[in-house]
Amino acid sequence: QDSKGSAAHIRAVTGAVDSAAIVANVKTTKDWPSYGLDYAETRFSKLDQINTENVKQLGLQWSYSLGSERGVEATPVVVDGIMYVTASWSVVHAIDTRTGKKLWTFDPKVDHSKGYRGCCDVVNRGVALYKGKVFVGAYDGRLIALDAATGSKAWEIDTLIDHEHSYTITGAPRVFNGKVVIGNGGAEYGARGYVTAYDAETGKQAWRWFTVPGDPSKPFEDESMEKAAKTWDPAGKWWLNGGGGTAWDTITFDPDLNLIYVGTGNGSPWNRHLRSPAGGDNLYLASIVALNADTGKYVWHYQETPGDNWDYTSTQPMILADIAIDGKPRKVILHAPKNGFFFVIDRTDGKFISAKNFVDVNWATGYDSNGRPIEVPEARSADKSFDAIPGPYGAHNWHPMSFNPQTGLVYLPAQGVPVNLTGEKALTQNKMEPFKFGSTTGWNVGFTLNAVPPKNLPFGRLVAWDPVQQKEVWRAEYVSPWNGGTLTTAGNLVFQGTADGRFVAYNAKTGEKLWESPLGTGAVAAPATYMVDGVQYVSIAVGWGGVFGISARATETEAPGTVYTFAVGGKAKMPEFAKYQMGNLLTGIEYDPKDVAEGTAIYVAACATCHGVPGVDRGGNVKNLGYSTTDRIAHLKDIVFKGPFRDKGMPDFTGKLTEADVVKIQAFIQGTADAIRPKK
Ligand SMILES: O=C(O)c1cc(C(=O)O)c2c(n1)C(=O)C(=O)c1cc(C(=O)O)[nH]c1-2
Ligand SMILES: [Ca+2]
Repeated sequence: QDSKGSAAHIRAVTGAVDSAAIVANVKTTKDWPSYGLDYAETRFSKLDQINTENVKQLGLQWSYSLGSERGVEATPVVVDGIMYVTASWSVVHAIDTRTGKKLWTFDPKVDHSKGYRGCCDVVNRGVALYKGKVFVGAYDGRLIALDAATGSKAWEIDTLIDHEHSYTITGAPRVFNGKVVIGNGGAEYGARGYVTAYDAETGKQAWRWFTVPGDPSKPFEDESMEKAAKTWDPAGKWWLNGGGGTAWDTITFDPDLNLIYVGTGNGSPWNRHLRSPAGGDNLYLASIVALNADTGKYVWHYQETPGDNWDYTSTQPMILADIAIDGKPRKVILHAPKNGFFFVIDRTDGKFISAKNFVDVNWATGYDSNGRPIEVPEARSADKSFDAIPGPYGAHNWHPMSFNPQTGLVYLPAQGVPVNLTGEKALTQNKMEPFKFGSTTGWNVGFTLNAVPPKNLPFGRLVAWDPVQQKEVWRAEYVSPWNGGTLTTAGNLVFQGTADGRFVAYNAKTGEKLWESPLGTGAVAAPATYMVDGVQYVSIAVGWGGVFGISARATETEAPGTVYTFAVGGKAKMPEFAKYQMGNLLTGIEYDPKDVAEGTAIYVAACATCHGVPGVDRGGNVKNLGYSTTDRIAHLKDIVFKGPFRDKGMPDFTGKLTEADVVKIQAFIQGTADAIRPKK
């Protein structure tokens, strides 16, 4: 027998991973061979060696530094102790879990100065594994196949239809029956969503399906686009701005029905008055769409947020489950998209079964029996500002939920992040405009954010949800939004990393907290569990970030991206965590108070997406400028133009801002710091 961890061993165990093996693994769930464990993405492990009795004895087995400084969102994929996980900037790490040591790494060398081309941090949610190859979607839109044993490149293709629009890939590819499927992000920038399937062996394109119609003066790609175009108003010239609907995260597969399910994203721009002035559902935004897995042909859709107006993506991870509804067994999709409602949909035909809000919401009062939301008219006001609840961060974002058939409960990271939306009067295409949020780096959403301070309060909680009764069974409250994805097991456990830097295990039935370990920094990714040589392990990749974590944090310490692996009786020592150096509130920058107002407008257009509000936010994995040093802010133009932080993802603002603009930004930063400083 080949020694474990050798190239021959890796070739043998990863070479055996195909669709049949991924399906067969469900019987034991000994391995974790794909993003959500199985094609149904239940994240329910049948392993019960770690259980409510011994979970208190969990200890660190090993930790592995990913060396990254930005968000880590990947769920590790593991077969016979060989782990593949990604860090920020789409860097892949292969780790031998028997030793906790590196096997190889692969850096796709994404141009860091283009980090601004994605809305929400330079993250990656992980790899797919198939017949000896590892697949990763690089942030710049390439799909790359690697030799699982060596990390050397087998093939690479550019998945982007054009490079003018800001497309990125953050999601994990999925592999079904020899095809790798991947979507992309970009609906904050003016992009048209699509998913593409490639031959896993060669990289040759098999099919592509667009999520929204293109320019109606050109032929429709297929019948589904022709049908969809009738639900858009051409007066909005939506195709110039892409239309949106980007499929940047969830894709699942039902091998028996031979359907793949794609969750589609928000409208581009968000504001429907600008995108489609006469209204309309704007298919297939914010929908679950079923496609034939062989051909990519549209089969059915269910739209969760008709005529999306609030960045209510339906890209949140879905789970396929077989449950009894009214006493009858049903094949369903469980889904908790950004819009705050928990959906149960029949996955054979897309028929609506039920929807119930899992947090407080103010944009709709519920869903009628046809599956249409009963909207609150103020939520779409063209004239008045609206505190959307949920806001654009969503009541649930990409953080995976899990479903435990033994308890019948879904474990859902729910949250509220207050954002106020004020509609813009006219749409300008990709142009820097004062006060237009992120416009200097290409954001184009048709709303001004937080021009009026929101009145609702932030929260984060783990919700155990009964999808049959459509009700909450228990919850755990956290100090912050943006907590990690969940894992549930036959040991009657739920595991979750938290924004405040802990790894927690709960009793899955009751919600009783049974164990926790510090993680050094906030955790956003979901854990995985697997068996190696007869022993069960739990691993979690940790690295604070994602869209909320760019500018905010909830820990006093920080740590580089790290994979932690725990086992009963594990005795390894935790790494030392560095204290987060926030700095003091800025002083000493001379400025003309008359510049503050204009500086605010420019800051909102150029800096706010990453740096947050000076002095108010505490800084996430990007520093808050209100707590920067006097020296640095005094020399701001040397940072803004061809500056030293381009390799960390900061854009070069040459040609986008002027030196006079920078003086006004300095005035705003110092002025804000002065305004919030406690009076002596
Ligand atoms: O519209 C899009 O294309 C798009 C893409 C992404 C992404 O690719 O990460 C996010 C979002 N939208 C988004 O709305 C969002 O809240 C979000 C959070 C995150 C993250 O990784 O933390 N990505 C994204
Ligand atoms: Ca979005």
